[in-house]
Amino acid sequence: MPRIGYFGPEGTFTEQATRSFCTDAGPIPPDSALVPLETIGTALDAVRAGEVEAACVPVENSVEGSVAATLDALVSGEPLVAVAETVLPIRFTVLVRPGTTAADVRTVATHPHAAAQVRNWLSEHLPGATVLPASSTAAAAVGVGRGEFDAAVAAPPAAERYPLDVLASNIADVRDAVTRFLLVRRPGTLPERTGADRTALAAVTADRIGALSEVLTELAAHGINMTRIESRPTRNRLGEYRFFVDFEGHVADARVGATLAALRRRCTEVRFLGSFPRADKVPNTVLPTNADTDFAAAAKWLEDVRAGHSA
Ligand SMILES: O=C(O)C(=O)Cc1ccccc1
Repeated sequence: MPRIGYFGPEGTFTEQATRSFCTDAGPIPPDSALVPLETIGTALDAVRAGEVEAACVPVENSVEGSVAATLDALVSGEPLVAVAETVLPIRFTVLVRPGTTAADVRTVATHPHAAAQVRNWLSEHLPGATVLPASSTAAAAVGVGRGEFDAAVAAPPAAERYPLDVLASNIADVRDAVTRFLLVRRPGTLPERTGADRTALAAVTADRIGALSEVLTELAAHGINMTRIESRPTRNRLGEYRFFVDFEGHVADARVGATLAALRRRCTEVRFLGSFPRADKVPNTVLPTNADTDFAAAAKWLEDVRAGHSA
């Protein structure tokens, strides 16, 4: 039975996302043992150490943006690759100990990404409460059970997992917020190309004029649609950044392979973070002259030229 880690404890949004991967056709066998791990860093380190086969972590939210802890942990140890993604609608619930009313709530704990999405609701409905950070929404619920906080903003499954009452449900400042989660493994066999794929990488550019623009130009020149770019400090020195870039296509696509090779030449560091099917299954755009057959024909022509058969 495969062991699959996730950013826990039990009852997090990430557990919900992990369970959505557990289907017969999905990337996790339904009989897998799901292992809650305390932080995003420990979840990814457990994959590196081989304690779990894979782990699920949140990567970006439609309201609050990237999950910095995930980006940093992906590049700060032995290489890992994402093999699947899922996008989950986020609905928040306020949990309290039985008998607590809104007037009793002095402290509300939650994950900072959740806090950022319910700030207005909290100031309107629990105006006197101080918002405290917790390592996850479910950890906040655990803290409420222990009497450390009066309320937790958590995922609906936490209301079933912990013996707490629901003070309010479906709260959010922005309707229809979603979070994207990645399933991450040690490098090995890559997921097969589906034609509706995403590739992720992290690159540190050289410190010279136009270095980032060269990265973007390589993508554009190969007809590749970028779906996200994010920067994080490398932590080596002030002003040095690592760019996290997601784009359409699979590393098995000739245009993606050529782009990666070009970035490897141009950047001081490139880490491949995976090619996997897009959650929305939207087929990748292949512009004229950028299909595998175009690359194969050009390579054949070059081979002929080099062999002295040029026409
Ligand atoms: O804390 C959780 O439950 C998580 O899985 C992280 C998170 C927090 C807020 C929105 C989406 C995911």
